Amino acid sequence: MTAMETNVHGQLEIGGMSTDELTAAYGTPLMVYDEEMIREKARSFREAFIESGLEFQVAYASKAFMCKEMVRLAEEENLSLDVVSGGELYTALQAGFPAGRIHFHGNNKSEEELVMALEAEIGCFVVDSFLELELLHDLAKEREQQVNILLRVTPGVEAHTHDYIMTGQDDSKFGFGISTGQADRAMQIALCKPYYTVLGIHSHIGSQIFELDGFQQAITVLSDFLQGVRIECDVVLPVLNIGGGFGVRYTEEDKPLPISDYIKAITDSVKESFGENGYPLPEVWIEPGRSIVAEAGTTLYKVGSKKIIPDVRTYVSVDGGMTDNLRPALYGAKYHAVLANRPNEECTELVSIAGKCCESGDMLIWDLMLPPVNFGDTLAVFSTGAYGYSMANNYNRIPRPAVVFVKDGESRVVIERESYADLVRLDR
Ligand SMILES: Cc1ncc(COP(=O)(O)O)c(C=O)c1O
Ligand SMILES: N[C@@H](CCCC[NH3+])C(=O)O
Repeated sequence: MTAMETNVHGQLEIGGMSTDELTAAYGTPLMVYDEEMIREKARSFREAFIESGLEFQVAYASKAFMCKEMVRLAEEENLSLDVVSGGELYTALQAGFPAGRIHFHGNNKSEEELVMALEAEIGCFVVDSFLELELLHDLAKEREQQVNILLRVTPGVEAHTHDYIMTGQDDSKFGFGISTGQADRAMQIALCKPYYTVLGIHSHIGSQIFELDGFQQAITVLSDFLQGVRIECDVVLPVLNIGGGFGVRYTEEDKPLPISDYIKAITDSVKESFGENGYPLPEVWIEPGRSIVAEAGTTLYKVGSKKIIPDVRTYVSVDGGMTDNLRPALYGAKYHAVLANRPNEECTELVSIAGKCCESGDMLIWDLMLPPVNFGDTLAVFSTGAYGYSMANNYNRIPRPAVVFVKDGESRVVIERESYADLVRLDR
């Protein structure tokens, strides 16, 4: 499923608005979100947990896409929020998100960021290193402030995904390794610190995962780890956070499971593993990012130049590229696209979609079948809602696109298009 459908006039539309109307109103490149689809995804996670009967929190991983309006939506949908930097925390607070539902991640949080989060009285710090374990406690003690923490551990599970987005293996910059004994040592230290309330542990095995076995294996390892802590330290910890990583559909090759299947597998594994250990069932927290916003997002571009190299390739250039979607250049990520203004025409031309940066690697899609493409056509690239705008950049001083939410035929700007004046704002 994509966020886009063809209406009775044969036009493509998102959230009840035709893409022609959207580009006429806001220009291109334009990031368009189907707001209702984001809300449905959020609800699916919560409903699946309710079904399981376990206590839970679903924290939206704001790194996937964040702006104040997205934070407000997360709040309305009863999500918690995972932030990984002072900037994400600031945005959440500016949007009025309840601090008690904010979880702060990061492998190198600065003292300034920790103080900011302490002042805001956020719900939980996910402590990632021995340095942070000491630093955060020193700061909490100075302020005589009790803080909730989770320890981020690496369970030694390798998720089947791109190397750069795999995080649960032993050789990772994140967290305390279980097999190396670091997690055990960190736990011993944390439990002795009076200003810490240790809620439990966190693990995130990677992103864009389609198989269930990685989650299941991780849960077994985490459950055994907590059981070990119980035996050694005589303490039962109430929270198990197993991160995000649920896969989405970018192209036909991707076959993600329904959200309910992921959550059922996770909650069943928790019941089984903890049950076997006779451990009280923990509250389960998750942190989906991509699976909440990716498929709801579509990027609309204007087609510009076309270069035909006979018997080699046809390059079709659009008015954006790696500045608004770095994923193809960074990970070789694949996307699907159609011509939004002529969606029903037969696809007879094999083309490759290039961005406008001064960089040969600035390609959005290799080898895509489209109807004969002309200057001025609109290209719609699907499933760009996660890690697109959030990794956007100003290479070649290209301004970032506008972002709109569309729902029930109405659209509203949630992030203004960046202007040239914005680009020089910080220059001296
Ligand atoms: C700690 C942590 N939690 C949650 C996420 C969100 O992952 P995803 O967007 O794949 O759901 C990430 C990113 O991979 C992460 O590093
Ligand atoms: N940015 C990555 C995912 C990293 C997730 C954060 N740990 C992507 O686009 O797929």
